[in-house]
Amino acid sequence: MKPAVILYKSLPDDLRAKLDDHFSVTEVKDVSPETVKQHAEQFASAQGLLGSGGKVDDELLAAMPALRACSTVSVGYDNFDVDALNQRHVLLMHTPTVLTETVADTMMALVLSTARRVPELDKWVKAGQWQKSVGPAEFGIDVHHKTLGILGMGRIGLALAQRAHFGFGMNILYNARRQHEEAESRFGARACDLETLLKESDFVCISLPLTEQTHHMIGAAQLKLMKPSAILINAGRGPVVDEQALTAALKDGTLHAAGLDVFEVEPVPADAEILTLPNVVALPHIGSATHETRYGMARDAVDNLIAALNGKVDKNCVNPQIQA
Ligand SMILES: NC(=O)C1=CN([C@@H]2O[C@H](COP(=O)(O)OP(=O)(O)OC[C@H]3O[C@@H](n4cnc5c(N)ncnc54)[C@H](OP(=O)(O)O)[C@@H]3O)[C@@H](O)[C@H]2O)C=CC1
Ligand SMILES: O=CC(=O)O
Repeated sequence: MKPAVILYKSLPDDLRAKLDDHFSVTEVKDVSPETVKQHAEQFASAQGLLGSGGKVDDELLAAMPALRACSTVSVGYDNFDVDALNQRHVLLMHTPTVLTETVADTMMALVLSTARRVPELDKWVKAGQWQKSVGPAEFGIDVHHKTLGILGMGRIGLALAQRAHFGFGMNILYNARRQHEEAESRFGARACDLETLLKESDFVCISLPLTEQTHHMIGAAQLKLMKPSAILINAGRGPVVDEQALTAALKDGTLHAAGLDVFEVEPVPADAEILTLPNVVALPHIGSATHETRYGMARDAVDNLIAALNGKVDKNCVNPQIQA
């Protein structure tokens, strides 16, 4: 008999067929308590769980006693209680690498569109306000040869540094927990403490995971350290930045602008004050959202679940130590 799995994200037809070849699949809309209650039997017998978003915590795990592996269609896994998974010997698989270059492209798009005010001036032209040659009121600031500080020099940070260094001749600063020799030798990146990075950077780019240590790592005190001409880009996770403090800093001129792909609450409420600010470029968490990359992520998530439930895990596993 094929192992039972719960799928809570729709997949392209060919990938769904591959999943069906290996498993007996129950597709549900999410992993909320209501959905679990509605499909209690299927959740109780499932050995695998594949999807993205939603909290996978002790409460959900208690309803899934047969679970052996989770496969998330994302690299970030802050919505999973990894300690609870470890206690129950459940593998957690994710999709690093396949999305790295695409997310770095998105971050560079935010750097350029905030500095050169692309969305704001697009609206201005379409509103018929282009009546004569532009003047200082429409000018932006240069990106090339400025200093770009990266918080989190992991896979995505490295790909961003490559673009900024080779494409735009930028100086690279970074802050991480350990030294990154590849970034230093290939892109001349300089490791520094958070305070130095915030003080010296023209662009501060966040590609950090959300953890207890990174929650609100950037608050009012940190924003005050930044240059008034500086721009903050966040494509890590919303709660890494205190959004209320950021809103205040953008309003009172502590900070020049912000480019945000992620928010403290997602979807960001339509009446959030931060969305009313002209110096904010807001995206709906689209870091990896291209046809090619989202397909690649879904493909890897399916392969990851097959490997995990067949005891053949050799990559993309958050907690491989529990196999021993
Ligand atoms: N907006 C979007 O659509 C997307 C967002 N993301 C987000 O980006 C994050 C990063 O992805 P990826 O680059 O693949 O992950 P990596 O694990 O490769 O990189 C994470 C980096 O963060 C650093 N880091 C972690 N904790 C701290 C800390 N407390 N202080 C300083 N540095 C820290 C790590 O430091 P060290 O190297 O020293 O260990 C590492 O350099 C994901 O976790 C996810 O949240 C990812 C994909 C898409
Ligand atoms: O935010 C997206 C991810 O893959 O993590």
